[in-house]
Amino acid sequence: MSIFTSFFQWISGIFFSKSAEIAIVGLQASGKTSFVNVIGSGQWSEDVVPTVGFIFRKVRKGNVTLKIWDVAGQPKFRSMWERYCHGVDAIVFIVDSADAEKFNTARFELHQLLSQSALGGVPLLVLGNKNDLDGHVPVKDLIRDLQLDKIMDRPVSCYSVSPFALSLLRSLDFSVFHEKPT
Ligand SMILES: Nc1nc2c(ncn2[C@@H]2O[C@H](COP(=O)(O)OP(=O)(O)OP(=O)(O)O)[C@@H](O)[C@H]2O)c(=O)[nH]1
Ligand SMILES: [Mg+2]
Repeated sequence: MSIFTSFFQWISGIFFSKSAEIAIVGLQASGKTSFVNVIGSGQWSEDVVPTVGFIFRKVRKGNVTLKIWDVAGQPKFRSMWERYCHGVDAIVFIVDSADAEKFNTARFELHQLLSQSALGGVPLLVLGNKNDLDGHVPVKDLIRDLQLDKIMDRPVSCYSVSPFALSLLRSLDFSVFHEKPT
């Protein structure tokens, strides 16, 4: 099964509704805009530029409509993440799974965001991106390095993905972490 299917199953499975609003956050160059481009149009583009502020997109697949806030990841924009995560049905945190040197910063920013009381209980989807690159780490290592197992106040899922590979319609490895807090 590809992430293309599983991602939308994840969304529709959680909400049992025909539309959902999500915010996509994560460090700069983790691949947020590339991911949104591919799930929106199926097209991979090398010409993606760093996002300034945010990009709003609506994507329809089957009977599910997604409203997507693609928020910039450079340090100067990270204080905006909370604002765009307010009131969404799910937070999607994208991490470059081939760039382990940034995991500490990613973990810090993720847990900082989730500590905001206004975001309590909002479901979290973590995508370990760029799994087409040699040296990318598998989901179980991401769970450990981002301390996802310490998050108890919301549903958490973690998948390994690549919008680049997805655009080539390759089948992708994915794993579900846990669907419900324990
Ligand atoms: N190999 C590979 N490269 C990717 C993948 N996804 C994104 N990239 C590359 O990663 C770089 C950053 O991608 P963006 O989509 O701009 O990243 P972003 O997270 O939106 O960055 P900001 O907007 O600055 O926060 C680009 O050069 C992409 O081509 C992937 O799955 N595999
Ligand atoms: Mg971007």
